[in-house]
Amino acid sequence: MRSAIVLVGGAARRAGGREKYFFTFRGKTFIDRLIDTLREVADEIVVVARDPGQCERFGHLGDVRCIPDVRRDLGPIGGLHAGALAVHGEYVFVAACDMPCIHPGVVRLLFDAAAEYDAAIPSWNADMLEPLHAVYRTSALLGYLEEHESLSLRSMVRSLDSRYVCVEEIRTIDPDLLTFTNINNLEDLESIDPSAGRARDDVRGPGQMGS
Ligand SMILES: Nc1nc2c(ncn2[C@@H]2O[C@H](COP(=O)(O)OP(=O)(O)OP(=O)(O)O)[C@@H](O)[C@H]2O)c(=O)[nH]1
Repeated sequence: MRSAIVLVGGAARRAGGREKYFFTFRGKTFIDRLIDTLREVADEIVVVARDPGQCERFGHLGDVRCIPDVRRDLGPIGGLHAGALAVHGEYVFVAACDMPCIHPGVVRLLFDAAAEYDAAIPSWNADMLEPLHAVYRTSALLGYLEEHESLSLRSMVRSLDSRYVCVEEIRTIDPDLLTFTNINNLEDLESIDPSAGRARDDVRGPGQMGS
């Protein structure tokens, strides 16, 4: 069984605290795009929010469960921990909620690459990895996260038996590597969707829950 988790619990400081997962691209919210893509490649999808109040924002996702962090305020790795505790799959794909163009073929490639390893992590070079667009063996994630008090994504990735998947291999499926498109602020949003400039004033202002 293959699982997927989407992390939504960040503060989105660079986007002024806006709910990035409700930004839209090509007529669909980021979260809806992500869920539709993940449905093609995973048997189970879990959204991981920072707290139960934030989970209420995702009631429209039907059979997709939303769960809150167990260890709070740790950043993405806290979301990974709660997600790994919740999913049933032997392997789990992890996505950040600000990646609206994730390619199902790339996710499949990562699941296949992870077999016999603890993780399959895209790598641009030796120092630049994509740990929030990666597949992990659920038991390896939990083993690490339960054993370590002080948690760092980078240290975890380095300590796992990870298969690094070079972006050149990923280009065979996604030539422009759009799968890694990552929207941190409104300028990034406008760069993928020029109409976002007009929508800017409609997006929720600072003080809303971030992503
Ligand atoms: N569940 C959960 N998800 C988180 C947490 N912190 C960050 N995330 C998510 O992890 C992904 C990467 O987050 P970051 O890039 O560190 O932070 P961000 O909130 O997106 O943006 P900035 O505040 O501008 O850095 C995003 O999908 C976040 O929503 C957390 O404490 N819990």
